[in-house]
This record gives sequence, structure tokens and C-alpha cells, in this order.
Amino acid sequence: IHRFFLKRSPLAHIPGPPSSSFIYGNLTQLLLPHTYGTFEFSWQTTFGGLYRIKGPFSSDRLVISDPAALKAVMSDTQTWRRSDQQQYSVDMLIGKKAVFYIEGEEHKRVRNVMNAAFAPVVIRGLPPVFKGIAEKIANRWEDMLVSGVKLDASGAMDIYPSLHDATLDAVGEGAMGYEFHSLENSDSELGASHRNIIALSGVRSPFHILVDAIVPYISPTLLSLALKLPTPAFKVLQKNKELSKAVSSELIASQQEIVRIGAEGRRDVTYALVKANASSKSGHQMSDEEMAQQIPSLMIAGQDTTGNTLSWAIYRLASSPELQEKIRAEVLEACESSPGGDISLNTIEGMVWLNAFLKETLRLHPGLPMSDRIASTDAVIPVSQPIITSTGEKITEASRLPYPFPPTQLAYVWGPDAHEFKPERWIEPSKWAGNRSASNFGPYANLSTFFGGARVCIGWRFAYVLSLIAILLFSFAWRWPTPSTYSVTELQILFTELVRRFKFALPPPETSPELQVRMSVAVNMIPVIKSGKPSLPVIVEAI
Ligand code: HEM
Repeated sequence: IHRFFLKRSPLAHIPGPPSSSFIYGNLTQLLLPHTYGTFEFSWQTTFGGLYRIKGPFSSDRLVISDPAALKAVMSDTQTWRRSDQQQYSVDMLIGKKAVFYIEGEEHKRVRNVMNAAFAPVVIRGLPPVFKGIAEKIANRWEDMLVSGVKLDASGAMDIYPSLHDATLDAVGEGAMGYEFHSLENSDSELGASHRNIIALSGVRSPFHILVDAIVPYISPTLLSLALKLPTPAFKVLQKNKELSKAVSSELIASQQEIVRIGAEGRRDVTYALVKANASSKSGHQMSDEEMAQQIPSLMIAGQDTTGNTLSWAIYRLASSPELQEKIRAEVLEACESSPGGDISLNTIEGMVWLNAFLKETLRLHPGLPMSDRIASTDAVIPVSQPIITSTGEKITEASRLPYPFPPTQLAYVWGPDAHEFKPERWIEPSKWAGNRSASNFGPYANLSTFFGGARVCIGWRFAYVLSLIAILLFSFAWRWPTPSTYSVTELQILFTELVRRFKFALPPPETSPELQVRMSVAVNMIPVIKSGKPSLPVIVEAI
């Protein structure tokens, strides 16, 4: 009662919207709007990059998108910790040694070994894996076109499930060293269990908001008893934890054997992880159990995020025929000028429009648009834009702030057209570029999509290379020859032929109102159609 009603909040003077409910505060508006950002973006316009909202039972929380504030919070992991709710979910899902769970020195030691496993040299060996998967998805779409699985008279088909199968296979083969065979429709037990987990995490309701609010006040003993209740959701979680533990321990043991006998291992991240761990100094190494808990961490963190990013990429490609043509022209030119005929990763990385398109997709559709942190002690947050408090005072830092949500970036960094999809902003000179680089927050292109600081997304390079190759292939190649090197003639003929033959379009709103896509957020940013079902209806057409 004291905490809720009597203690004066240090955030009382930070401006923000009025609370819409005593029970939920503003959280239903922030977390459950019909279309993602409806309230958040207008609050951002009114109050700037740091404002206060009400949480359950009139508690105060901060929403942060100011780059200086984000950077300060994300780089100080001693002060800014994950919330209890997040920790309980990770423990239920994976365990207390997962990279998301651990803090401080333990996190630093584990990240050091994991960073070596995600080094550029490891990721640059993955394109053959990604190309193989892109070829399989193209085969599946061709089958779908022939067998006529159409959603309505517009001819659109739902390519969302196949994009998620593709990223499960990509994370399986590229990161875990495990073959799910999702695209071949022969799902493994772990694959099926993972799908159940993603389906669970995709459901958000006012009830979940309430549970999240109450959890920190329940005694740990009572909570751990409650979590053992045989509810359907807890059963799914428990089964997944046991299954992923068994599979991961086996994967680690087999890679350890490969490293021990010095045999050439597969070039996946798990192999690199085991190798990096074996050559770490004693005291800096991870135990077998620690390594085994990182495998499901990669699956959970890597699959849904990349699946949704690719879905948004195709959505944006399909929304703009001119953009498709521009990228297509760039690819054709690269094919023609590639000496030796092998389109290398360097060439792909040098494609101006393709890269600008991907950056803009990541900017406007961040896979994980928000997360929360709690201050474990009094703290001061700097802001790049001053805040005018409710008493008219101008302040450049906010102190003792208990609950920030760092979400997307704002107009200060991107300009007044921040909410529009404009890949050209990455190509043409802009007066906002200075603000952007001054923010210097994320690991890639100053984007906050992968966050920054000590807990920056470890898989950002993996996601970037996977997305580049996938977009390139989805856009232009329905078939990619199987060998890992390609002759220029083969590619030229292939691309020229395919570019002439296929394009993507969205079903028109007039004839297909049910199939129009909006942004929805549970944990990830998901495309959903009118019924609320996660879907990506696209017309794949022969020109
Ligand atoms: C476009 C795709 C992706 C996006 C948008 C994304 C975004 C993020 C974000 C925002 C975080 C920080 C979350 C927080 O601290 O609250 C994060 C952490 C993480 N990501 Fe990613 N991610 C992507 C792909 C991947 C992939 C492909 C992998 C692995 C194969 C991966 C592995 C991880 C891991 C292990 C962490 C936890 C790092 C730590 O706590 O030290 N992510 N990701």
C-alpha cells in the first residue's frame, strides 16, 4: 500500500499521457493497440524521446527512444537489469544459465566465448547454407503456385509460414548445427515444440499485463510452486525445456568430439562455440551445461525475429513495383560485372539499393520493438533533447527512474518523414545524418533494432547476411544452382530469365479487404491480417 499510494514517484514531474485505467495504466494502449504504435507514436510526437506513462495500479514507467538515454541505459548493465518477469520467463523456457538470464561478470565471460562464435569469419562461411534454404523455399512456393493454394480471388498466397520454416531451418543449420527439415514438411519434435512456444508468446492480453505486474510481488517459493501447476501453457514450456536440453547436450557432445579428434567440423556457430570454448583460458570457459543452454537461446532469439524481418521485407518489396525494378536492375548489373561469375558476399554487400532497402526494413520494422529494464539502484539518465517538466522546468537529465522501455527511434534522428518507408534516406545526403551518427548506438548503421551496449544482439551479423541473401534470392531467383560457385552465364541467364518472369504484389484493398496487413506486436513485430492471424498474403506472379 505504501509503495502504491504513499511513496512519491521520482518521475512525477516527467510529462506523459494521462492514465487510461487504474488497473492497467497506459499499458493496454502501449502493448495492445489494434495497430502497433497507434498511441506510442503520438505520445512520442507530443512528449519527445523520454516520457512517463502509468503502469498497473498507478505505478510510473518511462518510455525511452532518445538515443543518448538509450545508450546510457544499455551500456550500464550493473544498474539497469532485466525485469523479474523477463527473468522468470527465461528460466521457465531455458534455465538460469541462458545468456539472457545471467548478469554482470558471468554474462561478460559467457558473451566473450559466444562473441568468438559469431565472429565475421564464421558468419561469412554461412551463405552456402542460406542459399540452400532459399532454394528450398522457392521450390515450395512453386509447388504452392501450381497446386493453387490461394487465399482469395486476387490470387494471393500466404507465404508467412514458409518464411518462418525457412528461418527455423537457417537458425538450425547455421547456428545450432541441427537439421529441422521444416521446409521439407518433416518437422522434428523440437521444431514442433518450438512452434508451440512461438504461438504461446504471440498471445498478449490484459490478463498477461496483470500477471506481469503481480509477479514481482509474489514470494519466490510460492511462485515456483505456481509454475509447476499442470496448466496447458506450463506443460508446453516444461516439455520444450526438457526437449531442448536433451538435443542441445547431444549437439555439444558431438561437436566436442569433433574438436577433440581434430576432424573438420561443420562451419556452424555451435561448432565455432565449442572450438572457442576449448581454446579459452581456464576460468574463462563455459561449462557443458552453460554451453547447452545457449543453443535454445539462439533458437528462441534468432528464428522468430528473422522470420518476421523477412516477412516485412517481402511486404515492402511487394508494396513498391518501382523499388523492385531498381533492386532488380542493380542485381543484373552486378551479375554482368562479376569477374569469374561468382556473386560474392562482398558484391552483395556493395549493392546500394539492396542494402538501403534492408536497412529501411530493419529501421521501420524492428523484430523486437521494445524491451524493459529496471533500475536496481538510483540512476541518472542523460537526454539529447531537453525535457520540460509539468512544473515548467527545463531538464537535461532524469534521475532515479525505475522502468524504461527502450523502443524505436524518432524524428530527431530520422527527420519529419521518420514514419515513412524510404530506402533513399540511406543513399541521398541528409541533414539528419549528423544526429544519426552522433547517436552512435546500434552495431549496424546506427540502428537501434539490435539494441546496443553489453547486451547487444549477438546474432545481428547472422541476421543481416541471412536477410541479404534471402531478399536477393526471393526477389530474383526461383532457382539457384546447387554448387557453391556459379558461372556468370548461368547467373545471367537465370536472373535475366527470372527477372523477366516473376514479380511480387500485394492484394488490392478494394477487392481483398480481409487480406490487408497491419503491424501487431506481442514480443515480436508481426504482420497480421484483419482477422488478427499472423499472415503475409502476396501475389506471386509470372510477368
Ligand atoms: C532481424 C533479426 C534480429 C533482431 C531484430 C534481433 C534483436 C535483438 C535485440 C533487440 C536484442 C536485445 C534484447 C534485450 O536486451 O532486451 C537481442 C538479443 C539477442 N539476440 Fe537478437 N535479433 C535478431 C536476430 C538474432 C539471431 C539470428 C540470433 C542468433 C542466431 C540472435 C541472438 C540473440 C541473443 C543470444 C541475444 C541475447 C544477448 C545477450 O543478452 O547478451 N538474434 N536481439
